[in-house]
Amino acid sequence: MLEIQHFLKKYSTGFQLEIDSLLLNEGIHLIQGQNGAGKSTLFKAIVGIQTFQGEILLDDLNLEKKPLAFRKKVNYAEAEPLYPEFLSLSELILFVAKAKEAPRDQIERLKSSFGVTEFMEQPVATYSSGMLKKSSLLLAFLGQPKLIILDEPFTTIDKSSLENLIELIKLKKTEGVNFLISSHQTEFINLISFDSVHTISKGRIQ
Ligand SMILES: Nc1ncnc2c1ncn2[C@@H]1O[C@H](COP(=O)(O)OP(=O)(O)OP(=O)(O)O)[C@@H](O)[C@H]1O
Repeated sequence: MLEIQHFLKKYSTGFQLEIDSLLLNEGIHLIQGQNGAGKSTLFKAIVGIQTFQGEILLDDLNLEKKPLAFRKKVNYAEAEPLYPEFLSLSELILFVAKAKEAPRDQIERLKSSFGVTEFMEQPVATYSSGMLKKSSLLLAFLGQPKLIILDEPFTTIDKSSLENLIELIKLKKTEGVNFLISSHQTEFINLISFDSVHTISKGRIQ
């Protein structure tokens, strides 16, 4: 499903992440690592918002050669999402849904699944951290992604949202969607059956 070859990302700070070869088959994959290990760096490279050396392929789709087609198939919810504060979630949904060609009925189902209808017309500036997190998670499910990357998805959201999120991940897996998930929340990790677990440490992944 996802193949990474000869990957190298170096920051001016001296940090570097190097992956000779990594192949992730279909399924749900957990990426672990301490603060600053390089999880977000890897995720940002995979979604095409971070430069790197090497090759990343989603099935036969090469990120460097077909960036637009690749990005349509890969969705991402950042650990700490940031959006223009004057926009509402409703407006963000319209924007992302258009870019990702999300079907109308999917949008309605996701709104109810994440329980955002009460606040989605308000500007982002008024959102609590949980409202912001739910917004970014909802946006990550829009369209027909082959891979959804969720960076720390279990933080700040309430119990019922968390249960809904886990059910949605499991449902999407049955529909052929793959996941890369990072989390420091070990109590929630146990609620998902991961197909593989990888740890980033000292600039390498195992
Ligand atoms: N834009 C950047 N410029 C320079 N250094 C960066 C940049 N982004 C991240 N880093 C550095 O890269 C390293 C890896 O950071 P990254 O955010 O990928 O870690 P992480 O595993 O996601 O951490 P956390 O669990 O704290 O979210 C850190 O040393 C960080 O300081």
